[in-house]
Amino acid sequence: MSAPFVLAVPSKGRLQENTEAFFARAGLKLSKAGGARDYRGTIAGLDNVEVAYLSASEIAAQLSRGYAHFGVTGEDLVRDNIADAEKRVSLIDGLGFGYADVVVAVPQAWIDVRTMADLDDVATGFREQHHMRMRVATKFINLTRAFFSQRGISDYRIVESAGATEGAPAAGSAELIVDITTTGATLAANGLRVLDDGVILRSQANLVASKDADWSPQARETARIILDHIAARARANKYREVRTRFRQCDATLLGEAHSRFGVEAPFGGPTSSGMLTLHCPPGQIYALASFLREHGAETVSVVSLDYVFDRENPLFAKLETFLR
Ligand SMILES: Nc1ncnc2c1ncn2[C@@H]1O[C@H](COP(=O)(O)OP(=O)(O)OP(=O)(O)O)[C@@H](O)[C@H]1O
Ligand SMILES: O=P(O)(O)OC[C@H]1O[C@H](OP(=O)(O)OP(=O)(O)O)[C@H](O)[C@@H]1O
Ligand SMILES: [Mg+2]
Repeated sequence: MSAPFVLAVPSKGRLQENTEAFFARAGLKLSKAGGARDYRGTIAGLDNVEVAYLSASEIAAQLSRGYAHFGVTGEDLVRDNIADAEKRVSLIDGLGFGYADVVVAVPQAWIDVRTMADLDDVATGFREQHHMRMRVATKFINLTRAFFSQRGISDYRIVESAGATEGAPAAGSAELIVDITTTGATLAANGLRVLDDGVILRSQANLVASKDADWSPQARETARIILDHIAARARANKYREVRTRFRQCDATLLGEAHSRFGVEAPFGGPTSSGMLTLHCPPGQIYALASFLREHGAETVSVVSLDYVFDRENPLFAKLETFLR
C-alpha cells in the first residue's frame, strides 16, 4: 500500500468545528473512528486519506516539514512559524473563518503615540531615559521583527509570551504588545489600543499545501479530488440559480443582465422558446427578477445551489503551479 495523503486539521475549539463544517459543506465528511479523543481520522469515500488532528501551530510546523500534504491553519501561524513561507507552503484558499488581526497595541495612557512613527520616537527616548530597550511582549516573534524592521524601528527587545500577552504591560513585564485581536474586547479590558497603522496582518484560516510532502501521482490525484469538491462548493456559494422562460428573452437582454447584475449563463443563451438558466450573485436576485419581469417574464424561479462542477479547477491549478 502506498503512503497516505495527510490532511492536518485543528484538534479543538471553533477552528475544529468550522473546519469540519467547511469540509462537510463541500461533501467531504471527516470522521474519527475512536471518538472525540482520537487524533486520527478519515474522509468517507477517500480511502488513502489520513486526517491528523493537531494544534493550529503544530499544523504550520508539519506543513513546513512536509509531514502533511494539506493543512487547515491560520495565516498568522504560517507566516510566523515558517521561514520563507512562500517557498515552503502555498495558501490555496481563505476559508472564511478564524478571522483575527495581528496588531501592535500600546497602553491607552500613551496619548501621543498614534502611529508606528510615534512609536519609533518613543523607542529612542525610552532607551535614553531608562538605559534599556522598550520591551514588546508577543508570541509572534518573526512577524514582529519583520514589521518593526520595515518601519525602521530597532530600539526594542522582544519578551516572548506564551499566553495572556495583553496582561504584560500592566504586570510590568513589557511596555507594549503584539497579539491577535478579533473583537478588541481583550485589548480594551487591559487598557490597550491598536496603533493607527499597527495592523501587521489580517489573518483567517486557510487551506494550506506543503511543498515538501510526498507528492506521488496518487497524492496529486487525491489533492485534485479534494480541491474539486471545495471549488464546486465555493462556486455554488457565489451564485443562486435563476430560471425563466418568455418570448422576448434574447441575447441583447442577456447582455444587459450580465453587465447590470453580473449574471452568468452557464448553459448558454436563451433557447428559441426563450428558456434561460442564469447564475446570479445573491445580492442581485431581486433586481434581476424585477428586470426580467419588466421585460416580459411571467415567472422567475430562484434556487440555491449545492455544487457547481466546472471543467476548470482554479484551486488545483494553483497547487500544480506551486508544485512545479
Ligand atoms: N479569538 C481568537 N483567539 C485565538 N485564536 C484565534 C482567534 N480568532 C482566530 N484565531 C486563530 O486561531 C489560530 C490559533 O488557534 P489555537 O489557539 O487553537 O491554536 P494554538 O495556539 O496552536 O493552540 P493552543 O492555544 O492550544 O496552543 C490562529 O490562527 C488564530 O489567528
Ligand atoms: O479581540 P478579542 O475578541 O478579545 O480576542 C482576542 C483574544 O482571544 C484569544 O484568546 P483566547 O481566550 O481565545 O485564548 P488562547 O490565547 O488560549 O487561544 C487571543 O489570544 C486574544 O487574547
Ligand atoms: Mg491559542
